[in-house]
Amino acid sequence: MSTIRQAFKPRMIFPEYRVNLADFKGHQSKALSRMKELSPQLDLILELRDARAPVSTSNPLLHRVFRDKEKLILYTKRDLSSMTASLLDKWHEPLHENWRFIDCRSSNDIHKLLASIKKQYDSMYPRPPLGLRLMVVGMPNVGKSTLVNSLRGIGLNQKKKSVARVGSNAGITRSTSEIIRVSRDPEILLYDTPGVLLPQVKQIKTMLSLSLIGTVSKVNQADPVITADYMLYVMNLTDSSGKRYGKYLDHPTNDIYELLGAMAKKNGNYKRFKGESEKKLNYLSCAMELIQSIQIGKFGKWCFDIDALRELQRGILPQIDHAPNWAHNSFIS
Ligand SMILES: Nc1nc2c(ncn2[C@@H]2O[C@H](COP(=O)(O)OP(=O)(O)OP(=O)(O)O)[C@@H](O)[C@H]2O)c(=O)[nH]1
Repeated sequence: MSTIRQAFKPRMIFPEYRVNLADFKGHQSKALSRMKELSPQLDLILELRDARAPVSTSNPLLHRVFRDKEKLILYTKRDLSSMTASLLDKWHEPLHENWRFIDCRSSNDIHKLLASIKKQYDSMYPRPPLGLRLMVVGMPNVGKSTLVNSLRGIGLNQKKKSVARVGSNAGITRSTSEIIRVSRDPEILLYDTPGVLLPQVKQIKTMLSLSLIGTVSKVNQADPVITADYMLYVMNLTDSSGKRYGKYLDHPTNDIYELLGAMAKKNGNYKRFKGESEKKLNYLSCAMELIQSIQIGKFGKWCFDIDALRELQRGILPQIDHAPNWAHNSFIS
């Protein structure tokens, strides 16, 4: 007897799980004060955002500190993102903001970026007498230190020497760097800074997008099964055929345990839990594996800000999900 599967409908509403909505630390507040202090010396701000979560990684705190400064928004990790240039244009054109996609590890992208910074220097009158001074800012783990090392490597032709520490976890850079030279002719100097998050976000989905891209520190990350469930929600809204689950399931599902269970069976991932006589499917370990695989691009390219993406497709400018005003004021005095 053949079974007829009902037409699949992806969830349009994500469950209201309990998720920690803050991950703001003392060194981030200190970094904001230092940015404000150095701001009068700066000619250009390179604001990095992750192209897989372009709205969630927009930080109004940085916008406030550098309100009057010339800014270039760099959407990093373009190699892992499904975001399109036309959608980003829809967002930034009305705001008169300059932006570009970048893979911070690509020498081609860095050459082009350096060329455009040099062009900007050439167009300045009078030219800054002590050279062009930049600051690289953004949320944790978006690629700031990688960009600084690449700019210096290419600008000074010093391929091997790194000046900024890079790592796959959030919060590697803890303090604003000393000034770093990235080009001699013209003289271009920059500061690398620690990643700064918002004191608090309002929506669970924003925090889960930030967790998926590795911006939230480990201690404050949501439960991996909840994060994986958000991934499933995004996957189904992106492509409701279920083809994006790869080899694990041959049909779409809204049940995260069905997908994680299929992964556990395929990978032989069972565990004997305390007090149990038999081994059971290890959902937690599969959730962590799914998240890691997504982060390194094994399941293709993504945009996790799915609501903002759909709004932009309908021509609505995305709203940045940030903390109430009192929080801003208390962090930037
Ligand atoms: N695929 C890809 N990976 C990148 C890119 N840029 C940086 N990375 C990786 O992202 C991770 C974080 O990079 P970092 O340069 O340490 O990020 P950061 O913004 O300085 O991080 P914090 O110190 O936490 O503020 C590292 O594993 C980098 O190799 C990119 O454009 N594409």
